[in-house]
Amino acid sequence: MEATSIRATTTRVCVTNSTALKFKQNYLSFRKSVLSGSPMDTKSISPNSIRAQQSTATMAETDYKNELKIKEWEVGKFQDELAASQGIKIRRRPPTGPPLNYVGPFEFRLANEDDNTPRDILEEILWNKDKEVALLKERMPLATLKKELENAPPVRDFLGALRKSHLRTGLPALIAEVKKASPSRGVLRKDFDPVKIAQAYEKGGAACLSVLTDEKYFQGSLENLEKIRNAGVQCPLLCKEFIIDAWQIYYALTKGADAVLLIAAVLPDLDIQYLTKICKTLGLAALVEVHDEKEMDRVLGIEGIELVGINNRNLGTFEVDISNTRHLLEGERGEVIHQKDIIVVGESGLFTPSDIAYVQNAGVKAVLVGESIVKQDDPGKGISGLFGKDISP
Ligand SMILES: O=C(O)c1ccccc1NCC(=O)[C@H](O)[C@H](O)COP(=O)(O)O
Repeated sequence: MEATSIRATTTRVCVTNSTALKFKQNYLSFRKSVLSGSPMDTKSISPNSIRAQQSTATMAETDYKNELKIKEWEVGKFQDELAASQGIKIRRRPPTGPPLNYVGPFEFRLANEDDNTPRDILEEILWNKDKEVALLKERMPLATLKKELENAPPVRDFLGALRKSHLRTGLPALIAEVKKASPSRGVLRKDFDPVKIAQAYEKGGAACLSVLTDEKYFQGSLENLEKIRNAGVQCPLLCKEFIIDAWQIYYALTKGADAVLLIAAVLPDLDIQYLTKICKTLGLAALVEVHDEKEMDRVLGIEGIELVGINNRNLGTFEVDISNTRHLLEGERGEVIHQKDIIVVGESGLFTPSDIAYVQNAGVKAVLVGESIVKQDDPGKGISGLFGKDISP
């Protein structure tokens, strides 16, 4: 039987999980009987013995809460270690010291835990996202959210739209990004009207749209995505978000998303696998984004991946280099991608027809473009400028 070691404020207590469970069940039924005043025969119990039972119950509850806190902290630590073992440098949340009087497997590894500032912008974004999602989940638990799914608009075929556009134009299909601002470039467009921009993109020949939904760093919102969907835009919509929890996928679906972004620099393999499965069950496409060889190799090792984005931007340093796309598609990796019939999207830093030709020659069937088109007076015409010709349907 698995043993759980916990240290209460002063005494060290060693209990088995089943003992802890029984403890909790006894306490809960005792509390219920005290609160309802009925099923237990309280008349035959003296006031002193009731007080004694109540204080035992309070101690049991405190122990139980301590135990949960420790378990939660240990799970977080295990997750960090697993992520680090896969080369993920980003920590999901700021490191915290262990709960009071912690004794356990991590205690001999706690020396460097005072590093409490994010290492780069991506880590900062994630730490904020973690808090934001926790709050949202508190306000709308998953069970409630799942009920909302009944009213969600039908999911459109994101991958199908990319294939169709690529066949129609012979050029990489365009995922045009509705992006007001970014940490690397600041505000890109002051007169930002998400619906007008989306409509202009659709008219200009975009196959799909990417809508940035992060508020703090990109001045986006899921309401923007919802508005675009409700305005009757037919292009399938990618919810461009920092997804760290399945809850966000359900939420995006209720707002009208057809696809979500999963970032390999942030998510360990198991999370990518799990979140991709959820997407499949819901009919959503998952764009799994990589930036380097290690991330690409991890993602190619995961079953069922259909859409991979190569980001030419390093999300930690903001450095952009479009040769990254070619580099990651060379040799064996390119062959695996071909065998698996994965659609590759070239992302970031694409401004000119020669940039598009360059990534197309490298092997992409789609491109994700923000800055170069969103900044144009008419973002639809920006698309013709980007491709060097009119690609409208
Ligand atoms: O764009 C940023 O500054 C940024 C910073 C940190 C995380 C993500 C970031 N951008 C997301 C993207 O990758 C781009 O929005 C997308 O690929 C379009 O890029 P671009 O065409 O260069 O606007």
